[in-house]
Amino acid sequence: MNANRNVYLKKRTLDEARRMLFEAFSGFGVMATEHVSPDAAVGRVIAGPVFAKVSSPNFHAAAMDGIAVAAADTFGAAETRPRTLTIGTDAFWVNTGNPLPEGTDAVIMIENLNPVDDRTLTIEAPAFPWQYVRKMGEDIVATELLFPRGHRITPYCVGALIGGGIFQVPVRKKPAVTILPTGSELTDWRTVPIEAVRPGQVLESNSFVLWGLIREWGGAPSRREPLKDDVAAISRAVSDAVDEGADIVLTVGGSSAGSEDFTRTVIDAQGEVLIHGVTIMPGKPILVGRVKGTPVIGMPGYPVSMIVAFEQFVGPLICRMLGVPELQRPRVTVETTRKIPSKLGVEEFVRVKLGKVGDRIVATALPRGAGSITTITDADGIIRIPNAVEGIREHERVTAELLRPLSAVENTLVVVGSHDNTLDVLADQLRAGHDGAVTLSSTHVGSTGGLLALKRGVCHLAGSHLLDTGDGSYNVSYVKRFLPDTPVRIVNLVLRDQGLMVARGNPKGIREIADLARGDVRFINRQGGSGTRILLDYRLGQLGIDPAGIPGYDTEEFTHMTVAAAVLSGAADVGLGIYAAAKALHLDFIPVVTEQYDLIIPEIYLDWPPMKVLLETIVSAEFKRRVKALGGYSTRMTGKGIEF
Ligand SMILES: Nc1nc2c(c(=O)[nH]1)N[C@H]1C(S)=C(S)[C@@H](COP(=O)(O)OP(=O)(O)OC[C@H]3O[C@@H](n4cnc5c(N)ncnc54)[C@H](O)[C@@H]3O)O[C@H]1N2
Ligand code: MOO
Repeated sequence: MNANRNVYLKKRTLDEARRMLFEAFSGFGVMATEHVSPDAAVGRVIAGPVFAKVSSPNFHAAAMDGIAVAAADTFGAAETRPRTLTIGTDAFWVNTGNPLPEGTDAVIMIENLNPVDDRTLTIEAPAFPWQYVRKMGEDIVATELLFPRGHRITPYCVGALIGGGIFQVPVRKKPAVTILPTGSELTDWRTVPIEAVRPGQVLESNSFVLWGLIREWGGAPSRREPLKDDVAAISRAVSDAVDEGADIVLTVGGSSAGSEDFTRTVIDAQGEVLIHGVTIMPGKPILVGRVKGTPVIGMPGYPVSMIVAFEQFVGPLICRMLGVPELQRPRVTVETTRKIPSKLGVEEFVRVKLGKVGDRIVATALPRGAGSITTITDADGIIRIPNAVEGIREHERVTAELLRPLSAVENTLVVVGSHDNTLDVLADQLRAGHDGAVTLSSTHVGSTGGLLALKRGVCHLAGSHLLDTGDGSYNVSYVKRFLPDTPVRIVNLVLRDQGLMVARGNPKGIREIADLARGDVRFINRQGGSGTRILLDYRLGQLGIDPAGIPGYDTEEFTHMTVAAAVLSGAADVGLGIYAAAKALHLDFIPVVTEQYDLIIPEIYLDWPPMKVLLETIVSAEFKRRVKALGGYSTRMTGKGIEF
């Protein structure tokens, strides 16, 4: 055991840690004032009350095109008693926005005038005083409060600032946040060609994520080049950043317990560590320290941990320095599609996919690995599971914070079932037309899982390729068995090749399924119940081959890709899977059977506009062209209904 490894200080709850951070640092709205022009002020925070210098309008202005009159001159005019007015004497042409001529106080719209000749006209109704006039100061009165301190300036506000004569806007300085990425493994994507990146090297991305987040929350980011895992170098960078006047210093990575996790050592030597470890997941190893009065925050290196730590601590600290409430996401009540377990004593931020199915918004948890950025880029919302709660039951109603607008969630087609790459093409192609309003959200739980999701009413459609080994048909008998009471339509999406994936060059000379029983090839299987496994067993039965004679038959993987990876690594000689998986890992592929991948759609959704868009999209020439270009697919039956 390396004696230099960190152990966490007493771990704090999120509430405790946030309180400690805010007490230790920011007064509220402490940033100094600077002045910027109104056009550069959007997003900035007003530093002190802003009072209008001028009125707007600063004269009485015509609000319509027509004639300006003294209202008193028009009293008594009626259809039966038209009043004659003379241009230049008691009527004056005006356009919208013109100042009212001296002595007038009303405007009559041009539509209500009856011309008599060039100089005279009649009206058939009186004007009342100040009719169609924007009076001086109607919008803004000089000296009135335009905005109080702490107001975040929007593009709308720019109009009021300029209109009120404020050409130098007092705003709070943006907190300067210095980003120090650390880690000897970090590689610069801007200079190292992607082909040259070696196992163990990691493309440095976190500092760029932070850059965007800091700007979004109102701070001014600056970034240093990645530092090696070297105490002296990290130490120097931290003290330089503090001395250069950063308002907040963020180190990235090296915050947890590894032998090269130095953040704690560095802060300890230069100042004090206030917090190390918070009972949240992701984000647990966050470290809060103080060096010469400046907050130095150790951000966890895992991307999602870093994002959660930022949004719970750093963003809110920036807001406090600026004197504005912290950003909040809209919330919505959702229903979970399945149980979400969670550890007691930890506040979990579970990323979820959302979709409106029937009258409920359903939430499906995404994988939870904090190292996977896609667990948050794929998410529509976040459900928080508090420390004292051990998890969420299936169908429990809970609050989710929205990462996308509710309107987008409501136009999302939720597909659950077996994964196929053409679903990715479909997801993209759906966005190409129809104002980009329809989104496809897919969750991969296998074909049977998809049918069960339909049964539980948590998706709009399922993707399935279940072979009936009795009659060689696909899906029909399973739909009858799993969804006896749900009227559905089965629509083909694609026909796809399943085949034998073998090492490049096919060193074992494998040609067909029968070769699996040769005795000299090691097979890698798929899990029982998967469509591919059912297919294999069916073919073996047809060929009269006993699975017991196939070396490796009992070794199972759960996806096409993990089977392909086993072949690539040499752990197996051959596996059964789809062409796309073989292609992704540059394996050779021997097609052995064409299978049918269908969409199972409950009839109640057939007329729902997004579903109609989907059904139109799959038969479009462009979708079919893209599917064929993937290789290993046929669109001969795409869009056709399967009779049953
Ligand atoms: N024995 C323990 N191990 C770990 C614990 C623990 O409590 N005990 N905590 C785990 C948790 S939770 C997290 S979160 C991670 C975070 O660890 P660090 O903050 O020390 O981060 P690193 O180890 O330096 O990096 C983690 C991971 O992220 C990659 N990374 C780091 N910086 C960047 C960057 N700028 N751009 C892209 N990727 C980055 C780094 O390469 C690693 O893969 O620790 C667990 N371990
Ligand atoms: O913060 Mo770590 O991400 O809990 O995984």
